[in-house]
Amino acid sequence: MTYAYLGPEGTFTQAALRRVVPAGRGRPFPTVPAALDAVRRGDCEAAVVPLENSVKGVVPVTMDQLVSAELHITAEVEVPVTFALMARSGTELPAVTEVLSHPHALAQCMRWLAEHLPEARVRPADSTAAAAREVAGTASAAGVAAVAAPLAADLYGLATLATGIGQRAGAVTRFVSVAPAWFPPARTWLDRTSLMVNPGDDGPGRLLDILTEFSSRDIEVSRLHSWPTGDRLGSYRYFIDIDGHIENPPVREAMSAIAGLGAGARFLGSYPRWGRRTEEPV
Ligand SMILES: O=C(O)C(=O)Cc1ccccc1
Repeated sequence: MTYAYLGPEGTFTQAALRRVVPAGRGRPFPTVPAALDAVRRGDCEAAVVPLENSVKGVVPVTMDQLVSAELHITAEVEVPVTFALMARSGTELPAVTEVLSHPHALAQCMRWLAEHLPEARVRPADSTAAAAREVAGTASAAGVAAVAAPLAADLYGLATLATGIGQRAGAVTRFVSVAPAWFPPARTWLDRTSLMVNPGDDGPGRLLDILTEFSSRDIEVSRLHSWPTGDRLGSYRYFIDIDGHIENPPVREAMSAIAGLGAGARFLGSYPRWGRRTEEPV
């Protein structure tokens, strides 16, 4: 089985892939949509992509893809992330004029950057490792630094200027594996189900009606996230995570009751919950 992932080598996503499927073969792609397209085309059987972070929230490009993708979540993994600033050797911190990284990494390091490099320009890259690779591969990169996982410095032959530059110690990113599977992984008794609903505007209380289908069956809603439909201001879809597997009778009943409400419900997958395993940060 080949897993597409947001590459190149050394991204947090690659670390997530190694944790969720240690023996899985990975194939790097430059962006989340490119990785998911590889799955849609059948070039890869599944893709691992970043979904949300405990400090800065969702990864917008992944949310957009999940809205439109005919793909299902088949696994999740939570990875503690730490960030380092790295540059070509010989570059001193005060000489840094430009900082490259994935927008989610930049967002988590903004405070440190504002304090230590207030004059530096910040430029988004497709991934943290793509930023490190660009800095390493550009002869004129004097004064350019990348924010990436500490291991990326070794991988790309860069010197580490600072470590632990994220806004919060203990930041965790949640990644998901997605595949075209119609049959979810077997239930483990510690599972999660993800779905998307579009309550529309057929009168008040639709979202509450949907949530009541869960609460009345004692099903825990662990996440509710609005995402614009794009039609007009104030029109939203909701991503919902609940505890339990679609094969649990109360979950199945709640899902069919919601479908009966005409709320444009879409099942996004049932998969084992990552649980509270402690892990070394990347
Ligand atoms: O760019 C990466 O390394 C990624 O895997 C995306 C990302 C960026 C910042 C935090 C978590 C994931």
